[in-house]
Amino acid sequence: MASLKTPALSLSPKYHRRSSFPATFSNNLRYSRSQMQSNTFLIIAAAPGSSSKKPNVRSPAPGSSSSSPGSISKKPTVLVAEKLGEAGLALLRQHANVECFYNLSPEELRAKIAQCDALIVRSATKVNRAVFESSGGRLKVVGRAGVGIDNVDLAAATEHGCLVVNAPTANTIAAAEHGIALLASMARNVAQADASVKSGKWQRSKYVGVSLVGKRLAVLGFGKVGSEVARRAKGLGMHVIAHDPYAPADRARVIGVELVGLKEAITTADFISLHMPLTPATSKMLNAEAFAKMKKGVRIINVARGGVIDEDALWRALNGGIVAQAALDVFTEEPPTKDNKLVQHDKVIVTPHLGASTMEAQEGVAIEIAEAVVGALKGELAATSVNAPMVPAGVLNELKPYVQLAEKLGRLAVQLVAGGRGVKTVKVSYTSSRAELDTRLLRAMITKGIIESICNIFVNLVNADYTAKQRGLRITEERVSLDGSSEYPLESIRVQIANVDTKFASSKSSTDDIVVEGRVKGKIPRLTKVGSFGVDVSLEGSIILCTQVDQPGMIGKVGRILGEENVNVSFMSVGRIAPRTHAVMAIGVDEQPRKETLKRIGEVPAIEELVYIKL
Ligand SMILES: NC(=O)c1ccc[n+]([C@@H]2O[C@H](COP(=O)([O-])OP(=O)(O)OC[C@H]3O[C@@H](n4cnc5c(N)ncnc54)[C@H](O)[C@@H]3O)[C@@H](O)[C@H]2O)c1
Ligand SMILES: O=C(O)[C@H](O)COP(=O)(O)O
Repeated sequence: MASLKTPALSLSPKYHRRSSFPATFSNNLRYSRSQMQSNTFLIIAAAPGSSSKKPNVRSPAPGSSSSSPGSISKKPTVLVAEKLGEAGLALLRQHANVECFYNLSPEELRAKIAQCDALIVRSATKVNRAVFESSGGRLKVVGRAGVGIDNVDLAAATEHGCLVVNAPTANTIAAAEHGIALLASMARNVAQADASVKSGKWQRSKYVGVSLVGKRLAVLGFGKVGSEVARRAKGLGMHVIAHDPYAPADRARVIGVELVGLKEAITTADFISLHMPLTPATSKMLNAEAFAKMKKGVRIINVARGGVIDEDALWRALNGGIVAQAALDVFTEEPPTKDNKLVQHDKVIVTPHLGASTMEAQEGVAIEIAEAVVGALKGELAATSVNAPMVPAGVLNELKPYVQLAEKLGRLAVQLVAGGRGVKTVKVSYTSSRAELDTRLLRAMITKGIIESICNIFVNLVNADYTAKQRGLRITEERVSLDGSSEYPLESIRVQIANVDTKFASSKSSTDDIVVEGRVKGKIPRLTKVGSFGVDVSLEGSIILCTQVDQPGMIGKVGRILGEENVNVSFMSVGRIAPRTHAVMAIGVDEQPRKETLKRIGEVPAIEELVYIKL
């Protein structure tokens, strides 16, 4: 049995406080332990196979490989709900049971999802709230094999702690090339002329087109696809302008494109090509009012999303002569109905959402999404996450032991609270010599430690902030700046819970807050302070905290009782303000002591209070 006495810690003069650090943390964290990678902070929430719901599904699509009936597999199950390139499927199969079920009805998807750890979709599958609710908490990651995530209910995913990742880069060129293909085909009536010739006609004067060279193209949405379209259009001799409120000016400058306001873009363009995502802000961005401002004879290309155009307004603008032609790859409702008046319009050419559909793009997207999903299932933070913060791998690695410390401190602090007023305000102080410190992971882990200890909610990187907010838990952070430099990102983390009663009076500081503080030593998280008492115990397993009147023989007395009760002690530490006054003894135990054992310790005359904490 180790015996170690440490003096109470005090803030040295070299510490000085900096308020409200960092400014905002609107994102979430997602962590837990998994079978795939134990004893580290991970993305996986529940054990694969933890759902008991029965699936009601169609036969597997070709290429599907499911685990044999009745087999017990520790591999996660990935449901691929839309066609995915073979290279991606092969990668997934190395790590998971892959089930390919294409064209599931919404009911079938909801029935199937409860048995899946991950779901991969393209744009046709609506991953709505009902899907997350039906997953029973098992679904850890939704992979969107493409860019647009408007078919995934991100709020519902976040609330359910489900990570959403996409494949944002692999289909950029394909989409841009399709945009250019539509632009050129529309200008030269390729589709209409083709149909005409195939019907036996030869109408050379009917299909006279317009030239592209020298024409003004407005690219709306100057992101990945928009800038590639701009680059290509410039190669065709077009004068390209772009509107994008969030695009960096230097990106435009490099390509030789002028960034302009929306009004200038739509009032001066001969061609308008759409490349913004569908969001509440861009929904029906091209509406009657916008068409009314356009140059007569303008031509529209849409390879973004149908919903960014008010389709009725476009139809009227085509008939009213404002819009000369439109080329549409995407529709508000997909597939559009047979009698869709835009599809049937002779000034409109259409394709069935083919922007990303090249062999090269589909292989690329499949690999990109498979890597993201496998990484997420392994507990890595995905670089393409759309509802969780992106934390660089280097930062993540460095913070790993502090992440454990943060969770343990949250877990410990909340167990010192006596029922009654409820935990509402938590203050976290990080002592560090680093000017920049990303504490999102740490804050989420403290939230996790607090919330998971008091209710049956799974908290992770994705839903930590949301869950805290829902429960009215306010976490403020401050940085205690340490002079000098250190190879370690953090010196210590302190968690303070205000306005609560406690079951362990010594855990309260002079400000009446419950205070616990810890640091990492040799990669092991340690508790270094309780209330005003300095201790030094490893934050592992379980801890008994006692307040005692400091006097000789206390460690021996308590140690003997635990020994007699067959409870193995891993460490002991005593912190005191001054000799022979009050002291706090922290005892690490391997087994949970019986109630009677704790009662016997409590009856030792010098022991004043005692609490058992499971970490
Ligand atoms: N038809 C297809 O098969 C296909 C293929 C790929 C992408 N897409 C669609 O194209 C969209 C763009 O893809 P990306 O890879 O270029 O995405 P991206 O995120 O790189 O670019 C989108 C751009 O739109 C801008 N934007 C946002 N709101 C805007 C607004 N109100 N006005 C103007 N610009 C605005 C953003 O700032 C961003 O620069 C996707 O969201 C997807 O819906 C379709
Ligand atoms: O957003 C995208 O990536 C494109 O619209 C492609 O969608 P798809 O995967 O359904 O072809």
